[in-house]
Amino acid sequence: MLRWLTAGESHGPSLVGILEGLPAGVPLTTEDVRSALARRRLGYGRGARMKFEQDEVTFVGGVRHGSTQGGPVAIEIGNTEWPKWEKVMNADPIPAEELDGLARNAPLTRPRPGHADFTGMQKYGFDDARPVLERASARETAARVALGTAASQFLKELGVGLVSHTTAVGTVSVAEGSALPVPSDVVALDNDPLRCHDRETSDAMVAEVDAAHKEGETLGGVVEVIAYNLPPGLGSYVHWDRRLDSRLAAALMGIQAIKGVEVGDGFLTAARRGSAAHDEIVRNEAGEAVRRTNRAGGIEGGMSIGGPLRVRAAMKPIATVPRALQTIDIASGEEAKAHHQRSDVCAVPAAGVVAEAMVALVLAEAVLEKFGGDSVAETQRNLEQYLAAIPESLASGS
Ligand SMILES: Cc1cc2nc3c(=O)[nH]c(=O)nc-3n(C[C@H](O)[C@H](O)[C@H](O)COP(=O)(O)O)c2cc1C
Ligand SMILES: C=C(O[C@@H]1CC(C(=O)O)=C[C@@H](OP(=O)(O)O)[C@H]1O)C(=O)O
Repeated sequence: MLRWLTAGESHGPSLVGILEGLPAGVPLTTEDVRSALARRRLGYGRGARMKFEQDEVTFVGGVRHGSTQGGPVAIEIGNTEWPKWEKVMNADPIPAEELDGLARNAPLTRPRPGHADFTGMQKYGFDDARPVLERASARETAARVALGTAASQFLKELGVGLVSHTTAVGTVSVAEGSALPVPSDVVALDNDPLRCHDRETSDAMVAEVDAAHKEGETLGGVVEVIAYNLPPGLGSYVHWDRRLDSRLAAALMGIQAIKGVEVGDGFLTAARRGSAAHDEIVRNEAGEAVRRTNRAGGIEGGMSIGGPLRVRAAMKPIATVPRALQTIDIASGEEAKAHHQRSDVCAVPAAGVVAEAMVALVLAEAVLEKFGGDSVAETQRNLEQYLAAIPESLASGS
């Protein structure tokens, strides 16, 4: 069983992530996590914080000399701005006179539509949105990316490679049916301003972000995650909560601002006739079963089918809109403009990196469920035996 948890506030001292159940022997270093976090900070349209945030990484447990030990992997990510927030966000009581007049401590009473502010205040009994946004903020996704790095490293040991990319920003999208990026494209994708695989579309996306920025607007978009070389049979059709597609959808919907998930061609497939909707099974030259197309996104009956697994997530535009939206000041009771501090114009490229981490965690969990193993070598052995036991008539190729 693989479990994970995160803790920490956006302007607290640090974020913490714990991953329990990873086998021993997964290669993992501080630098692996650091570079994954650096990828999450990238992207055209991100706000001021991503320019100076350092994401200071410390392993607190579970890893020794660059290899997991079988115990919970605990990773701490220091928040660069902590010294500025030390009084406002301190866990212990701070004398009132030290907080008086601190602009940062002024109650946020004009909740932003689209963020957790308003309902969070109702639900938890706050008259200030500060404690709500501190935890609702997508800053927390840094901890998920750290844990996702450990999951990806485990999957890599089994030959599974992941890649994420941006397929739409606002109204600009990559043409349906475009070539899919592969894991060796990751460096080029990370060097693209929007993490888009198509040069011309990326240029149009940059223009879309510039236009939104100029008009005091924000943008959303769509990201896609692809996993290569998965064995067939992860997940199951036998019960709703064992289905790999339902688990991936929940994990992607659990990312801040994600409002829709597609598996494979998703909504496009709903409009197709049956004969043009499914992936026909044919034999390749080696006599193995292969699929003609990848419309299902590599999942049938809630199980991985062995071909590339493809999932998409749709992100709504950033809620902190510079041309601030109408709200109510809950201190005065009057109509007001929502509070606005620095924020991202577009965080779709970062959402892709977060989505990749969530997919890695779900796939690692599904792999361990099927193959088990207290060491990577044991999981590898179990996987090889399973594949070897599939009869020739059912063997699939790539
Ligand atoms: C990577 C990333 C960065 C984000 N940056 C911001 C931001 O700078 N400002 C903002 O208002 N919302 C930002 N968001 C979105 C909010 O976190 C999100 O709107 C909020 O949590 C409420 O969304 P929900 O209704 O889906 O929970 C970001 C989301 C992600 C995934
Ligand atoms: C800090 C991150 O994203 C933040 C997500 C976020 C939100 O409301 O979700 C609001 C902003 O926070 P701040 O007001 O501190 O600048 C973003 O910068 C991050 O991704 O590491």
